[in-house]
Amino acid sequence: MQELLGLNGVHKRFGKSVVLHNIDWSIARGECVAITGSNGAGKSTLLHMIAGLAYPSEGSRIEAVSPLRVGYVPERFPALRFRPTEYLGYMARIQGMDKQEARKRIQAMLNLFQLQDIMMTLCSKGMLQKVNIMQALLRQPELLVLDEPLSGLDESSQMEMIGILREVKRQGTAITMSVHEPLLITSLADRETRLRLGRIQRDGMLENEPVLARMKLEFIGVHPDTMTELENNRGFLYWISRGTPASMVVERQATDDIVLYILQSGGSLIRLEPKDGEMTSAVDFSTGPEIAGGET
Ligand SMILES: Nc1ncnc2c1ncn2[C@@H]1O[C@H](COP(=O)(O)OP(=O)(O)OP(=O)(O)O)[C@@H](O)[C@H]1O
Repeated sequence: MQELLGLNGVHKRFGKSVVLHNIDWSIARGECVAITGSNGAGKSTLLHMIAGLAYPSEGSRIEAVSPLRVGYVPERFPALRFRPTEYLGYMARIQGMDKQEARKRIQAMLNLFQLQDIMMTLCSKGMLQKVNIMQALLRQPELLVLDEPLSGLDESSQMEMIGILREVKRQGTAITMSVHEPLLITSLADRETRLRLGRIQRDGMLENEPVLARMKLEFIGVHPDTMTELENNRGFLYWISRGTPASMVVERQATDDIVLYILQSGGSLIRLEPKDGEMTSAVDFSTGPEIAGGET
């Protein structure tokens, strides 16, 4: 695999305190590396080095692909007084993106993230985290760096976020993230770098292919309120369509519960099949209709 970025002999000091010690680390194109370790182990500091947001006190950061496009997703993201399309439009403009290209990209991401374009001050934590990840994906980075992407999210938002990150990875973006949740590691990561007191304690490939068994359900005759209730099932991942027929992707182990709920609510199932990660036009970043209105 082609290497994207490497850290060689990196130390980071804050005053007299050494927070990272002699870090040798790299990431390849399309790879996903989970950075684990207890609180204060140095994960966020390492992510800042990887993203190029802070400089090593000693050692070097080498981009094997230059210039490397890196997207950074901070742990906390403010609820600003903008709609997501407005905010993302401004971010695109600041980053010098072409207006038409930005509109297409933002619309394609809204489709993938299934995000309503309402004021961010009214958004839930899960919705805000979607905007946070979208701002990092605007310029189609080769490397996405996320600081605890599931932190503070409820279980169904976590599952939805895992589904989105798997899709981002499947489209070829390398990902590295600090993480505490075992499910995120097993469903997404190829490798784990474990930090302890600022040193790499372990860095190795994970034994199994990251797996999140999913099913695609198509159904009709369900009231919109029931559709919203379906999202609260812990196995719900994301909508492909809320129209007629409605189509959703769920975790395989939750399929029976969700199908039962649909039938008991007066709906009819018209198709059930494994969802093996194939691309649909709704999640193709390169295409997508124009945003109606939406100043960019
Ligand atoms: N700007 C800074 N100035 C001084 N010390 C810092 C600074 N940033 C981080 N540290 C210290 O570096 C150490 C590692 O912090 P870091 O945030 O990287 O750990 P972490 O593994 O991400 O922790 P957590 O899981 O709690 O987020 C901590 O002891 C922290 O207090």
